[in-house]
Amino acid sequence: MEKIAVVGAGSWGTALAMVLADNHHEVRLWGNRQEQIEEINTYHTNERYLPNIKLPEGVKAYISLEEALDGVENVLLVVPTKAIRDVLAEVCKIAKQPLTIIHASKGIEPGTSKRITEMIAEEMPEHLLNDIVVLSGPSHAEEVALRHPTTVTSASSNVKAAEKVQDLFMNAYFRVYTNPDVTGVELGGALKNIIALCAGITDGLGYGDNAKAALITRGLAEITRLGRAMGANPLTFAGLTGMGDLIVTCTSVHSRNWRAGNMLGKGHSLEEVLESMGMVVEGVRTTKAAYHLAKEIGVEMPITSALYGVLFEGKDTKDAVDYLMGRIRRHEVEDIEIF
Ligand SMILES: NC(=O)C1=CN([C@@H]2O[C@H](COP(=O)(O)OP(=O)(O)OC[C@H]3O[C@@H](n4cnc5c(N)ncnc54)[C@H](OP(=O)(O)O)[C@@H]3O)[C@@H](O)[C@H]2O)C=CC1
Ligand SMILES: O=C(CO)COP(=O)(O)O
Repeated sequence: MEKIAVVGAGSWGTALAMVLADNHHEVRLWGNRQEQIEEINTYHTNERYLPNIKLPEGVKAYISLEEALDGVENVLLVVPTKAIRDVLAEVCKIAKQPLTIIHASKGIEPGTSKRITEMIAEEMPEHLLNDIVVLSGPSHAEEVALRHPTTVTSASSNVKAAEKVQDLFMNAYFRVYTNPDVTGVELGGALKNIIALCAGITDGLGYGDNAKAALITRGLAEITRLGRAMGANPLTFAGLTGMGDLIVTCTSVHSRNWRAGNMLGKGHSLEEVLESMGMVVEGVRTTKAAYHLAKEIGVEMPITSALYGVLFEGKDTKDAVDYLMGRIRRHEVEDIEIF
C-alpha cells in the first residue's frame, strides 16, 4: 500500500481520495480551510463539495501541506487550473524527495495556451520530478462518491508510470485504462468543457436533443481538428477522454459547465452565473485559451469562437446559435475527396 497526498479538497479531490482509501492506501487529503479539515476528520463528511456522502475513515485531512507531503512519493493534484502554478510552487518549497505528480484537473491556461502537464514540467525542478501522469475521463465526482461504475484513463509518456497509477486507483467500481497520448487526453478533457457550456446554453434556450447531438458531434470534430494540429492521436478523441467525457458532461445536471451554460441560455449574465456556482467552471477560462490558440495556429473552431463571443464580447446566445447554423455549407467528413 502507498502513501498518497491528495492536494485539493474540492469535489473531485475528495471523491478520488475515497477511491484510494477504498483501495487501502494511506490517503492524506490537503485543503486550505481549517473548518473543512475538522469536518472531514471529525464527521467524515465534506458537505460543501459532496453533500450527503460519508467518507471512508481512511481519508485523513490535513491543513499543513508539509505534514501531508511528509514521506510521500505520489501527489494527486486536483485544484482548478488557475491554481496549479501557485500550489505547485508551495509543493516545491516543501518536497524533500522526487515526486510523481498525478493530475486530475481539466483546463488550458489562458495567455500561454499550456496544458497542465506542461505547466507542471515548468514549475517542478528536474530533481523533484519523477513522472507526470494525467487521470481523466467521464467521471462526475457525485457518482464516483456513490461508487457507481466509472471508467477513466491514466496517461503518461512513461508507460510504467501510467500503469502504476492504473494499479493505485483500479477497483470493482473504478476501471482505469492507460494511454500514452498525453496531449490528446489532456486536450479532450479540457475542451469538452467548452462544448458542455454550449450544450447547457441550447438547453437553456429551450432547444432539444437534436441541437445537443449536433454540438457533441461537431464539437468532437473541432476538438479533434485542434488535437491533430497539436500532435495528438485522433483516435484518442473517440475514447473515454474525448467522446466519453463529452457525453457525460453535455448530458448531465451534475456538470458545472452544463449548469453554467444553462443559466446563460436562460438569460443570466456570466458574472451572475459564476457567483452562484460556488465551484469551478473550467470551461470559461479554457474557451479564452482555446480561442486564441486556434487563431494562432490557424485551426477553425466555430463552436469555440461562438462561445467566446457570448462569454467575452457580449454576444447574444440565440444569435450565436444562428451564426453556427448559418455558416457556409460544408462537407461533413474532413480529409475526404469531393467528387
Ligand atoms: N468535480 C468533478 O466531477 C470533476 C472535476 N474535475 C476537474 O478537477 C479539477 C478540480 O475540480 P473540483 O474538485 O470539481 O473543483 P471544486 O470547485 O469542487 O473544488 C476546488 C478545490 O480547489 C481548492 N482551491 C482552489 N483554489 C485553490 C488555491 N489557490 N490553493 C489551494 N486550493 C485551492 C478549493 O478550495 P476552497 O474550498 O478553499 O475554495 C477546493 O477545495 C478541475 O480542473 C475540474 O475540471 C475532473 C473530473 C471530474
Ligand atoms: O469533468 C467532469 C466529468 O468528467 C466534470 O465536469 P464539470 O466540471 O462540468 O462538472
